[in-house]
Amino acid sequence: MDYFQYQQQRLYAENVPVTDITDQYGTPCYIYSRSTIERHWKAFDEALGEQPHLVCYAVKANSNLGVLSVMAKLGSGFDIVSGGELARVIEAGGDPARVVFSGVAKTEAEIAFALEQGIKCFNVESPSELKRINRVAGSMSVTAPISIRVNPDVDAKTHPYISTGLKANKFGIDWEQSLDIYRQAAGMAHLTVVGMDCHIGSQLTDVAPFVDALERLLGLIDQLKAEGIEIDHLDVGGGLGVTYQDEKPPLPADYVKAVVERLQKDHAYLSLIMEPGRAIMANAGIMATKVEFIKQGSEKNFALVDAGMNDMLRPSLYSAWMDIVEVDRSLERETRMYDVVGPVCETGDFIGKDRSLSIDEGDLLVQRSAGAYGFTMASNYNSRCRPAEIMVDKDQVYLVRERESLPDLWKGEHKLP
Ligand SMILES: Cc1ncc(COP(=O)(O)O)c(C=O)c1O
Ligand SMILES: N[C@@H](CCCC[NH3+])C(=O)O
Repeated sequence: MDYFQYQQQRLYAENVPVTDITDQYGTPCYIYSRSTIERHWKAFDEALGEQPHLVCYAVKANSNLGVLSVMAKLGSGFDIVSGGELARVIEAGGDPARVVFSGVAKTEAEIAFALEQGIKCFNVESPSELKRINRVAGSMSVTAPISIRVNPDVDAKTHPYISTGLKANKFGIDWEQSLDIYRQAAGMAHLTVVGMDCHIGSQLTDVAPFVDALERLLGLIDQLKAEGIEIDHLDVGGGLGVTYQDEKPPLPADYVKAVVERLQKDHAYLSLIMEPGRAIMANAGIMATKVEFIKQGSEKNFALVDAGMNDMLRPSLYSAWMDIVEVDRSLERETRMYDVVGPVCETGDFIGKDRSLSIDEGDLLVQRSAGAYGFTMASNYNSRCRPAEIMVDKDQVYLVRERESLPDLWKGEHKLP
């Protein structure tokens, strides 16, 4: 069921007309559906069933405190990549003992903060990082739980900017070096080896690369076991894709089934961690924007909207296609092809190209599938205030982040005397 649906040709977020929200909070704004977030999270958790497991939501997809508090109430774990994300999780009521810390360049301060908070595990991405964690843990007289993020050299068949599991990518430790690094880790005084980790990329639409990577990791786990190095949990990362246009990714239940079935064969004792981000959040959010002007060029019609690449970067950065729909389809409008472009001074500032839309100046549009990697990648480029974020829960509307104000733009800056 889609919680962003038309009723009498007007778009709703759960039980609330989108226009009620934009009338109150203005545009551009992000609108999230709590019921959708909960349904998507449970799709993973329930499919994992009896297999010992922890769903660690990837905070980078959407780190709003309102969103994180919904996850925390579900009992979610969290995959983080910075001290800032850890601070957000704690502020939102998340349990640090359910946090795994990924990321290729963790600072000493971030490692110390995570150790103080008692996180579940560091996903270590280089030999130098391993030494650094050992040193920081030693200086605090604690032991750090670690997994090695193994780069299994598997082609995730996704956009090159979001593929992470190939030799040529900066992520994880090379497949060939992993065994040796585990041996080193097992010999370090202030580390405990608890798991193995991988994450091969994002927006995957096929289970085959996941299963290929899993197979390689299980082989490595067996080799370690033979040497007396026991792995308790296997973290298979995130990366499950969603439908933006006509992609047909596996459902969470089918993806989970493929992984669990493989584990049940001969590794059922392993506790399983998954780090979904996009699959939970993308289709749990939309971005509403207003058509400021319509401009007819000799080659193209432009819908100039009040949301730009600073608010939603994905189309500009990855040429990502995201659906754009009218909020009120009862209005009588001529239908034409438009490039939907923002106010930012960049030719690459668009949220959609060649879209058939029935609109006039002043009308509202919605960009769908905007709940993941939307607001979290927003910036203040062109000194534009970042948008408001709103969470709808049935017929309740919560402002979960205020629209930035002009003084927010120069907060922390100083004029010269
Ligand atoms: C280590 C790690 N885990 C999880 C994720 C979440 O990925 P996705 O949003 O594709 O599920 C990412 C981002 O790709 C990541 O880098
Ligand atoms: N930001 C990307 C995904 C990156 C995944 C981060 N590891 C996107 O919008 O698709």
